[in-house]
Amino acid sequence: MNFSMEAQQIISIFCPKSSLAPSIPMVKQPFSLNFAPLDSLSSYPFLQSQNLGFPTGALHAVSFVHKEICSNSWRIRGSKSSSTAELEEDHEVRAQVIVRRKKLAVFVSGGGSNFRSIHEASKRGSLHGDVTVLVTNKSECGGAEYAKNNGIAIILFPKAKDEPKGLSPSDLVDTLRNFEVDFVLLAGYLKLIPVELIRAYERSIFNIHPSLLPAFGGKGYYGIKVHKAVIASGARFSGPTIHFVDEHYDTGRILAQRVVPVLANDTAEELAARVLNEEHQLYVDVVEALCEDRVIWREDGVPLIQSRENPNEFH
Ligand SMILES: Nc1nc2c(c(=O)[nH]1)N[C@@H](CN(C=O)c1ccc(C(=O)N[C@@H](CCC(=O)O)C(=O)O)cc1)CN2
Ligand SMILES: NCC(=O)N[C@@H]1O[C@H](COP(=O)([O-])[O-])[C@@H](O)[C@H]1O
Repeated sequence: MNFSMEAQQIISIFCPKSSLAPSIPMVKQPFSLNFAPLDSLSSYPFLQSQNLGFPTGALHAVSFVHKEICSNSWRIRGSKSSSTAELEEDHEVRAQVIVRRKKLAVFVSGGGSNFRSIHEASKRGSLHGDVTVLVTNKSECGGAEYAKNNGIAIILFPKAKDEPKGLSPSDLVDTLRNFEVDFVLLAGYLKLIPVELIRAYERSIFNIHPSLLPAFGGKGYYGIKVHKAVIASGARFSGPTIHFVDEHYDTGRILAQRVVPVLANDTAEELAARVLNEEHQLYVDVVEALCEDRVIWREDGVPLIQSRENPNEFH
């Protein structure tokens, strides 16, 4: 059977006597994934994008037994395959799979606590990405102050009377491309993202909104205004939503939500604080998934996040 180079490399690690085995460095720490056999392979875009080159038959009996993102390798326990592949019973196959570290741009207009949470997750190593640039429409905002104190580049957008040094939409796109930005994260940014950026970063721009969209979203719904509207409505629950950004305010595909209670005597400020606490955790969880290529699309167009602990689970 004609194996691709990658397949040969994989086999060599666990079938060293195989005639196919060129020598490649053993990965330091094994990974494995508790996966159902084969079908999971096609449902794990990560592997698809790696195009390991295994003939499908060779993986029919193969199930992933474990994987951790930090060491970039897989251990795949092979059992009798339905093809003539060289995988023998109970042999394990470990593959070196590289997840490129992602570059992030964060857009803020205010204090930037979500921006800080994401940057702190990157610094402590739980996030497989780096915040390479901050974009703001307020050069003196808290988020810009934090960026200055942490050596993060700052871009002003858009050009306005109060920010004459602001970029045009096309210059913004060019600048983000020059920074090699992979994902754009809005976190309390209060201006409409232009269509030029949306077209340039398809399915790569995200926003966090402090209500359970589609409720309490759209033009005029930002900051404390959102929480005042939730309380006035009598809603018993609220919480943050992270969604893909399209041309309109808050109408993009929902990716993640969390729920908090609205208490009978809540002030808008108390509810805002409860929601913000959840935002900080939710945005870090979602950006970790983005940086690990764990976002997939259901057949009906709904985006899902694959669990890091159990890749057979989606939420
Ligand atoms: N193209 C998109 N741009 C932005 C989105 C989006 O979903 N698509 N999300 C917003 C963030 N946001 C809610 O999450 C939001 C921000 C601001 C407003 C709003 O009404 N703004 C006022 C101006 C406020 C100001 O300048 O102080 C307005 O446009 O009149 C609504 C929702 C970020 N951009
Ligand atoms: N509609 C947009 C909107 O209201 N965004 C909200 O602005 C706050 C920014 O806080 P932060 O600057 O401390 O991250 C957050 O609560 C975020 O959900």
